[in-house]
Amino acid sequence: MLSPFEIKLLRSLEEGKEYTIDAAAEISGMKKDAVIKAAYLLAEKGYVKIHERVWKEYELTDEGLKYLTEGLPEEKIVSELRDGKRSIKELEEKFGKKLVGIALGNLRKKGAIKIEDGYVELVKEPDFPEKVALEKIYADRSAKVDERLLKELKKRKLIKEEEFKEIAFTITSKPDVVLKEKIADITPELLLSGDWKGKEFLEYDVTIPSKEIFTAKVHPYERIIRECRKIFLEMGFTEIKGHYVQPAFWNFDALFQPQDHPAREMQDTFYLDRYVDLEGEVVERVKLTHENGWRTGSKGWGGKWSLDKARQLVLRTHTTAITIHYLALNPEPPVKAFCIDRVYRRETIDATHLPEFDQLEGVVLDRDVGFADLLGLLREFFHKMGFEDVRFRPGYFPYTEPSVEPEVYVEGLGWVELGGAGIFRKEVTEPLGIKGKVLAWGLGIGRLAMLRLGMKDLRRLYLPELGWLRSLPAIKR
Ligand SMILES: N[C@@H](Cc1ccccc1)C(=O)O
Repeated sequence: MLSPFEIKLLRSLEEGKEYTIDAAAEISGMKKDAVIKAAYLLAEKGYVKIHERVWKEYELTDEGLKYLTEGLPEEKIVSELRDGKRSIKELEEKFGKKLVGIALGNLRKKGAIKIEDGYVELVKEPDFPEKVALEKIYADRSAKVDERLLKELKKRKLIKEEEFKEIAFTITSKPDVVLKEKIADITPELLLSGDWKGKEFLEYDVTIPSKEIFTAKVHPYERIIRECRKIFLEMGFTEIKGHYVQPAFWNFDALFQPQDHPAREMQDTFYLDRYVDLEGEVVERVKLTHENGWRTGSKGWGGKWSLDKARQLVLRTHTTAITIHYLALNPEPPVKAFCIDRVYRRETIDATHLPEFDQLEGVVLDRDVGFADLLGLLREFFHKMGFEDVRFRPGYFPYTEPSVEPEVYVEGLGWVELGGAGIFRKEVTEPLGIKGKVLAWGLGIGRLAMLRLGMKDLRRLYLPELGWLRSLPAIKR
């Protein structure tokens, strides 16, 4: 396998020619680092031969430079001696002890002088190849200079040596992939220019394992909630919302739930230590309906209705508190409204019970609707949600008559109850001034989701189980 860099280098350069790294970088348009790396990788694979060229360059030291301009110490002494012999003392006084020492040593080696009784005499005109070498080096750092002279100049510290290394390489052969240029990336340029014509395309190796990518996605439970919402919106319903905290009045009393009903007990409902003011005609009518039926024709529950109990705030135990309040504010038919939201009950947590869960509530207010419409509507909704078999069992709620509990059939589980439904009693509608019949239902949406997702534990809907969430497709249906 050749990397794209190796292929690029092989394609840019000719076989059999030597290239320096700089030259190769220039020709291929690659960075020098990339060229070096590619060249060495190719060398390992036998397509490239690397040559390391090593050479030395020289430079004059300060002392070398000084001698070049002023002359070598031995030159100075020789020109002095041409006028006759001199005593060492005399020379030292004129030129300094150090210079004389250097000069006499060198001249003696060349056999140019004779020293006798403290006197120096020139016996032969010497050559100064050292001086010629210094001139050459000064002109050209890598000039060709005799080895012996170089050694001498280095010893005298007149020149400095520097070693250089250069990497060059030759392509010895090109592999097939390079010769038959295959197109790896289809670019707009390639398509526009038509350069792809007659070329081969690099095959994709689909067997190479790729990194798993986890995309962001909507939680499956939220997805089901959105699905329910869509179904009701499509059927012409309006979505409504309300507060989590409600006066017991809207959660229970307006729904003709007797004040001593077990569901109103402390162990079933979360009560707040707060009360709201309640007054007005509607409150008065609800009170009378509970006590004696008011003008509804009902006998009511009897006993005394407590305003204080109705004033206490609760965490809503069902979303029916929201639909009933909405109808009280919108009592003229037709009304079609639904609410998907959180409700609270004091439950011991287990696989099918949570103290907070979600309900899908809905009402239809119209003059000419009845029980069959309610069952048809729910059946339609369940069908749209993918539940083929739907049935209704008789049920009981203080606010509906008749009342049913819708059930769907699930393979392996049998008939599963999904909430309650019915037609609001006149004890509910009349005190609130609602005109017409009200079809109402409240479904446990978490149960619905559990069935759809094939889960056995309601709690899992609310847990951040990454493994499970990642295993789900990003888009469904
Ligand atoms: N509120 C009921 C469901 C229901 C709603 C409307 C009519 C009848 C029943 C519950 O929470 O179980």
